[in-house]
Amino acid sequence: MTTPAVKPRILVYLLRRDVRLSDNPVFHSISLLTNKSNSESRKSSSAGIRDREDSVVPKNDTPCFTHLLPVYIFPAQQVEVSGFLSSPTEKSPYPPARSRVANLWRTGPHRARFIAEGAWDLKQRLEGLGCGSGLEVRVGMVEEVVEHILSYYAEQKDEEGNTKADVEAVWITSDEDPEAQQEEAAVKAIAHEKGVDFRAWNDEKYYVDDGDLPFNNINDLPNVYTTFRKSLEPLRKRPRQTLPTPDRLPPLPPNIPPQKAPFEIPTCVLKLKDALLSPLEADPSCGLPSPPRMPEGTETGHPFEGGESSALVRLSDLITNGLMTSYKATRNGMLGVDYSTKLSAYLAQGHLTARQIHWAMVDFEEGNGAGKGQAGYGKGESDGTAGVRFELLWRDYMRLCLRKFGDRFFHIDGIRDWANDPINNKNDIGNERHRPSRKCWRQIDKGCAIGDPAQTLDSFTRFRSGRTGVGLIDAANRELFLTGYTSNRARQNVASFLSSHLGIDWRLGAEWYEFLLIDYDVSSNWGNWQYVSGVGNDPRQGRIFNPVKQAFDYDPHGKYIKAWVPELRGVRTTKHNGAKQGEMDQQRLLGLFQAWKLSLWEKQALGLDGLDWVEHPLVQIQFSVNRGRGGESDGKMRGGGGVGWRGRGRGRGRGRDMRRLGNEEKAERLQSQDSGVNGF
Ligand SMILES: Cc1cc2nc3c(=O)[nH]c(=O)nc-3n(C[C@H](O)[C@H](O)[C@H](O)COP(=O)(O)OP(=O)(O)OC[C@H]3O[C@@H](n4cnc5c(N)ncnc54)[C@H](O)[C@@H]3O)c2cc1C
Repeated sequence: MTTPAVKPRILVYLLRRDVRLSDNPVFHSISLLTNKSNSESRKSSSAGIRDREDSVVPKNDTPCFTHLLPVYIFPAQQVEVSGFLSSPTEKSPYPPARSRVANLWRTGPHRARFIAEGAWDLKQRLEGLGCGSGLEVRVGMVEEVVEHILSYYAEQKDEEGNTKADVEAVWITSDEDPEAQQEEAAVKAIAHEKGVDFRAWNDEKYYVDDGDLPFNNINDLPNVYTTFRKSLEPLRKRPRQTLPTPDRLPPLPPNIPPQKAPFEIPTCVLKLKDALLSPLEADPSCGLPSPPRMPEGTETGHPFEGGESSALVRLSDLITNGLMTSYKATRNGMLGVDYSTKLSAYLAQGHLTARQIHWAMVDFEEGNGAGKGQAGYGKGESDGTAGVRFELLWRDYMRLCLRKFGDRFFHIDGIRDWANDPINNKNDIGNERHRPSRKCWRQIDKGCAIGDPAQTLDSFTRFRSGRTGVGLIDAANRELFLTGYTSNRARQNVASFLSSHLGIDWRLGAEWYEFLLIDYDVSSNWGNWQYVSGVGNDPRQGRIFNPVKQAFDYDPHGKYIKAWVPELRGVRTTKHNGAKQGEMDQQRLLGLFQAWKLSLWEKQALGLDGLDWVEHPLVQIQFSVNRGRGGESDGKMRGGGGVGWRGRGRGRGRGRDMRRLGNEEKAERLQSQDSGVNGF
């Protein structure tokens, strides 16, 4: 048999964090090329009013491929792939996908499930185009998978010794993550070695496209977010248009290389999830002697499935129900589904883009389309929509910081240049008077500088189990463990608690989050951990969140803590006699926020006496609430942080002299004055 007259010419597109059909520069360009070959300059019929008209493909570019092979790879160093082994007797050639410092799984069950759903959704969307398109799922090291694909096609020959199909090019979307960049370099080298064209596309996942920044050199990125933001205001004017969603793509090649042994790829999404989850389920406690259990009656705040289809539904629900308008007022919530957008996981996996969110909000603000009748509809930018844009720019900023600082994002000393920064960047970080001293951390490995590693491991284990004895921290860590999500407010408190109160190496916390978060994003996670732990680019270093005061401010009825720490549900928090019967009793709340404060009688009545985390909390935070005529009582916070604290119960003490405020409160006050929306 000879090679057919038209030999397949294949384009391999490796999807990573761009797992969507809409607003995807690569799919868009491929569809333009395909359509050009069929009818000159035919526009995508699904182009929306907001879609950009320009092609990202040069005009003289002619289609040089007949088939498209989109491939999603679960990378073996990040995702445990032993569940894909074709038989129980096979062994994975890869080491377990565990983290460097804490030896935790790098991708836990919540995100693994979400990613699988996302890949499957894209597969179905591509198949749904009805033009023979689809998606192949693979596991392994990305460069090995690519090598296998290219070799397969090079080795498939007809009787005359000609290849049956040629791979013309390998395309990928570039990423800021150093690990992803290494992957990209390795794939490029293999492609070149095999004589195949390689192209890394620009990442168009930013809110403000990185081609539109007011500087060319990444070293000119300001070290302070506010400076960066101001250079881009008004933020509403900045994003580029979205790209049309293709309605036609080249078909899959007639022959597709199988998954390389010893693995095999499941044929349905349920089995795909099984393969990802089975190695993790073999270790359900994740090294915790008593892992948290789902409390009865409590529901996840993140009930969403992964994938572009679900992302678009969530975005549409947010718009239709007017939730973007109320965002600023609700974003510091901790309980429920709708206090914040819950779009982070979709953004992290590239199931949705920041500019899709922006343009959906613009339509709402201009009174076009969905959301009619909701507050803010047709009334221009509101505090809420501005607040969402502000946060989306934080995400851009964290990514750009990763580009600027590279591997220092993962270094124990962080991105601060401890010796020189305050002097070199006088305007940004501070001045010589504030030259910081390098932080020392408790660690879990032998030979660490301070503390007993065994004791540190014990504290870290209790922290992860939600048994520190500090209600807000325990609720947040249990929620994270059980659902893969916890609010921004909770994350700040947790990160501050681990790094400042416990003085534990912040990277352990970042890896814990990497393992569990559904929305894990390398730049947002490591950048925020650094920021809160005092080794990042927080201009007001030394801020420490007091989790008792934060509970008074953000969980004033104790509902969040009771939802996730069911042992404390019986703690009475209201006054039970007198004229104010039924009102919240702040003294009682103190016992909910730190159970060691409960009376012996109450502990016994609730079965809490003798519990280690109740009797021996990792930290005792002295915090007094206002009694009687509004007098203040001083308190001291003991434990890792060791800063003086002047607590006054609820509220932010408006009108008080700044000199009398605690560190954290000053920082919060300054931040909210500075930023309009309290990003931190
Ligand atoms: C210690 C710590 C770790 C974090 N790890 C991650 C992470 O791995 N992935 C992640 O996406 N976010 C992370 N964040 C930021 C933030 O907590 C989440 O983005 C947010 O809680 C997600 O919920 P949402 O989508 O409802 O956010 P919303 O409040 O609705 O915000 C809208 C979007 O803005 C972006 N955003 C909001 N706050 C931040 C921020 N502080 N930094 C960067 N982007 C932000 C997110 O993309 C978010 O989806 C972390 C924060 C802290 C303090």
